[in-house]
Amino acid sequence: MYEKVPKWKEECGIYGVYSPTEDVSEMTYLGLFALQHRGQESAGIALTDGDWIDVKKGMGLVSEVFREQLPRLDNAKIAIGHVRYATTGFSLAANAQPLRVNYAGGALALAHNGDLTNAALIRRDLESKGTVFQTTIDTEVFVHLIARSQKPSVEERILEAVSVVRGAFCLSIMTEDKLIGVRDPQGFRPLCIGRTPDGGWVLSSETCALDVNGAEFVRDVLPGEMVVMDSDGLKSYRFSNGKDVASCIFEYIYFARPDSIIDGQSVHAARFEMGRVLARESGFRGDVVISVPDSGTTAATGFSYEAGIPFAEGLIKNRYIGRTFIQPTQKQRDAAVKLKLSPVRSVVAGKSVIMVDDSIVRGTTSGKIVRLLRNAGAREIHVCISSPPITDPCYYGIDTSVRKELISATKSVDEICSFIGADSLHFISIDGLRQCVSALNPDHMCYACFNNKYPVPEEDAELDEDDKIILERRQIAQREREL
Ligand SMILES: O=P(O)(O)OC[C@H]1O[C@H](OP(=O)(O)OP(=O)(O)O)[C@H](O)[C@@H]1O
Ligand SMILES: NC(=O)CC[C@H](N)C(=O)O
Ligand code: SF4
Ligand SMILES: [Mg+2]
Repeated sequence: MYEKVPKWKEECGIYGVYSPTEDVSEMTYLGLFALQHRGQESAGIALTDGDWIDVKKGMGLVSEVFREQLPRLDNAKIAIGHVRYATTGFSLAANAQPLRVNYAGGALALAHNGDLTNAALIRRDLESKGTVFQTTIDTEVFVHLIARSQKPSVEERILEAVSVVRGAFCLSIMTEDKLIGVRDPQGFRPLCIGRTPDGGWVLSSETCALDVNGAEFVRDVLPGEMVVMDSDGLKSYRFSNGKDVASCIFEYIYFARPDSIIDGQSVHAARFEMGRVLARESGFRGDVVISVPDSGTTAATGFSYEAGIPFAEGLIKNRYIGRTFIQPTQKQRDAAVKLKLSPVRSVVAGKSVIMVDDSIVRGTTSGKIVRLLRNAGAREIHVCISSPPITDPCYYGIDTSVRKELISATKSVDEICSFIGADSLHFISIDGLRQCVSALNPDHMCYACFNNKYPVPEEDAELDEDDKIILERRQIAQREREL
């Protein structure tokens, strides 16, 4: 049925531009560049001149996929784009987005960030009625549900489709004359609206990708809202009452760029606060605070500020190493952390070092870095982590490992501390984390990977044994291919 990809991943980025007078293809390309941190496996752009939707997509980074040229149409007025990290369906060219279809109502293209919790069940149902799927991504159920709907307008067709699917979905959809944004009722993933210099519209996963096109932030798409942008301006449709909001706290801890503002909360400010809370909760004192760059850096500066201990660059990241670094042999895998990060001996030698990172998933990164620091002469190493222990998988667009591979699911904090070889280890508490998003209602956040309280049940877990066996075989095959 579906292959779930068993790795800790980022998620996808989506973008869209409606502007009859600007270069929508280039603007989408630049927007995707600014969202590259959200997905580096494949990229794609779809655009229309009002008659025809063209798509160009492929495996790799935005710069690689569009190395030769951007998709071009004379008088193009709408474009959407996607950068992918596979969560359901392998990382293959066939699964790259946006998806484009022609159906009774016309043509549309669709790009998705998130992961559905009932896509396999919907797919099984649609397949039993004769629907033929072209990909193995959960996203494809949207296009079939929209195409099969008997409603007269595309807006109503989309609203009917979103009443059937559950889980995490931010969508950027284009028809020949409309740009449409949709955010699920929980608002798991971010999505915002901007205005271009010529008065056109932008949809973007994060605000950091508005600036690159000189677009001004207008507002976030609300959880349970669909926005439609066309020659009549912007129309809004609500399909939930706003009571089930559960935005992902991990966007603030790790996934989003620190210069983004999501739902009114600055990611940088949240991360800085996490560092301050860590300093108070851990009570750790030492000679120097260092970070695991880049994602641990903002929290480390917050720790340093609160504790009054200087921050220094104790680890340098090789800026030429992509996140998609391929690790085909054991030797290269072992070298990976050393290639990516190297210690600055003069900063750590003989010192009691406080090392701040955002998360421990399997424990491999922290263990290797602690060894690097010891070899560089660090006297003591105290590890502070700005997320609570990850004990449970995510079903909403981040594929944390299967539970047994999460080190915090099977080991206590003390056991993890000795596993990674640190002198002490502290994880931020969930209560502490809640204090760090002061612009938000902390009760309207998802913390399920730390506390097992899932805002939306994983209905696909109800698949029968045969389907699960197929799923598991595909997981194993995928893992073997990765080794
Ligand atoms: O416990 P582990 O399984 O090793 O995973 C945890 C690490 O993974 C992430 O970093 P990653 O190396 O993926 O990349 P980044 O921080 O450079 O984005 C995260 O920031 C942690 O450092
Ligand atoms: N990371 C994501 O948001 C992925 C979107 C979609 N589930 C896919 O696998 O393509
Ligand atoms: S389970 Fe964790 S990563 Fe997934 S949406 Fe909830 S907080 Fe975010
Ligand atoms: Mg990291």
